[in-house]
Amino acid sequence: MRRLHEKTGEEKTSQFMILFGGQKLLDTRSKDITECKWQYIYMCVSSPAKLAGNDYIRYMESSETQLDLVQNGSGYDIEKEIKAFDESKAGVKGLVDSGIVKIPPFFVVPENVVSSQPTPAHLQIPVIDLKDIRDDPVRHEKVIEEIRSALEIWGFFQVVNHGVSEDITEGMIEGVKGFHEEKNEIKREYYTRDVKKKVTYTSNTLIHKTKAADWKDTLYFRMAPDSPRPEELPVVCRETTIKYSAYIRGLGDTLLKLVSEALGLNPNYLIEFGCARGFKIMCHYYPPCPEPNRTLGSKPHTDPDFLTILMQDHIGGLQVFYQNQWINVPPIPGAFVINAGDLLQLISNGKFKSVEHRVLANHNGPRISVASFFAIYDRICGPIKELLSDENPPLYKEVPLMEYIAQYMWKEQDGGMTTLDRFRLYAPIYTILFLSFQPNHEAFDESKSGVKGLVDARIIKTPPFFVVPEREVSCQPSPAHFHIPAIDLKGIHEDGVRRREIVEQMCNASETWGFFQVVNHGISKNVMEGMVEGVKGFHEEKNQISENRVLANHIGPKTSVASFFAIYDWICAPLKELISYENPLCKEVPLKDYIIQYRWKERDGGISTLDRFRL
Ligand SMILES: O=C(O)CCC(=O)C(=O)O
Ligand SMILES: [Fe+2]
Repeated sequence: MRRLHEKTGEEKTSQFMILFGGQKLLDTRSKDITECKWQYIYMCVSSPAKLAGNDYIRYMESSETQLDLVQNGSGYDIEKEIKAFDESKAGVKGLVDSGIVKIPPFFVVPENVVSSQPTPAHLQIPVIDLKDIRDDPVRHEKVIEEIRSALEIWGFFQVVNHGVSEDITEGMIEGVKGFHEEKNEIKREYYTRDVKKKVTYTSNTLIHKTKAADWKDTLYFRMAPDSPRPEELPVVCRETTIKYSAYIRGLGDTLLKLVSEALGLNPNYLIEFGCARGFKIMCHYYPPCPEPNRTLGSKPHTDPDFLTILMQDHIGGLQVFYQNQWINVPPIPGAFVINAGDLLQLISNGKFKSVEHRVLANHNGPRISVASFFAIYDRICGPIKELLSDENPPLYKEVPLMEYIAQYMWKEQDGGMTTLDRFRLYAPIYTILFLSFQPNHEAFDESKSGVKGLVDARIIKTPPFFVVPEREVSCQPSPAHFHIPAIDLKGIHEDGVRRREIVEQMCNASETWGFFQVVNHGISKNVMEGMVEGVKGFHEEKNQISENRVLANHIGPKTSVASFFAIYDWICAPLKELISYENPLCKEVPLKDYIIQYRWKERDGGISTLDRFRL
């Protein structure tokens, strides 16, 4: 790849580095960038020596990336634009107030990201009613069961009758709106990216590192440990925030007790563990967006905490990733949305799920939401010992939470891997396949342990080189009236009429389907089952793979035995007896050529190997 830098005219060197947690993992001088699509790649646009600060731009897989814009020579200077945006200290709201009708390129996400597919009506995160749980032991038990099931399946639920009055919640929404709609002179006092500050107002904390900025501004409070002095909070929302914070900490305690019990632990377990020691509030303001299909309010993420209590206004847009699709979380007046964060997934050993969620941008708005996070990062923690057993071995390492949060902050979640995934205990092959520079067939090959080896390594995601385009795995049930023919071979050796009948059936099946099944073929069930057992035994003893199209399945393993009849040491063509005017000739095919093509060329574009030998 040789290109000239549009500003300096220097040759752009195609050198790029891959950094993990600030550590250089790879510095290549030869690979084309298209080869390295799915990992984090920091690429030096002009010269590698400048690989620092704002002189580098992240290259990510997408249709229109920041880098593309620079390289296409469009004259668009992304760094300058971001700098100007940042210096305005007026956030996304400032852009909207200025009357823009197109969103700036650094907010644009790839086209396929914002899907407008309606979410299936029957899929809804559970709504749990907390009424009477203190006084009524039966209700209490029921709620614990509901929470357990919600966190295992969805990682999300909503709560109603939680004891926080509408005065408090609506007051908080008004206060947050009030702040974001203050004059710029007042807001800009709080505008900073300094993560050590207890009270900040900012838009897109990591704007220089993300591939696309979020269409939102955020007012942030770190309330515990060591809360800010009241006078540090903006006047317009000071009182409401202090009140709201006290109520949410109370609700947090209640929920952490219920979650402890849902894990089968004593009610105080998670509070004594320290889950509620750290408490933060993020007050988001999503301004109306002129092009909501080209950006997101919040990009997909999991939360870096134990538990999140979210209040959203009536606009909607929050979506949860469930069964490979984005499911809307409809606003319910007065309800809170509760979700497990990565730290709960970690300490529950994966029992409770920290699920990806995102927020759509919207023509309507502003949308206001207030997310309260319970988390601490000043200790090392792993799966809770009481939850582990021989059947439930630890899935995660002991994680220094500081290291976790540093990775969470500085690396965008991508490649199908969350920050927490990086702390899983995997067999080495998994680490090679996912964390290495590119999908690594060689590593897979060298493992000599096949697909089964991956499953035994407890993979939770399919390595990229197994992934086929979505449309290829159709989930359409095959119509019940379509069956490949089953042919009964009983009597084939005895009776001339019966034999002709069978041949007729085979002819029909071969013409119409190319496939048929046979029964009563004379091979006993014992022999067949013995073979299946033997094959299963082999695959489960050591390692190996086979082919044809077989759907992958949650249930398994599936064993099958295919026997082939073939020779390749002669030249062959259609039988002369079958050739007629209507059924003309194919080429003479040297079967050696055929089999070489069959082995080395992937069938493609709907053309099979044999098609290539047609006249
Ligand atoms: O605004 C929302 O609904 C979600 C916000 C969120 O996910 C977060 O702050 O982590
Ligand atoms: Fe979140």
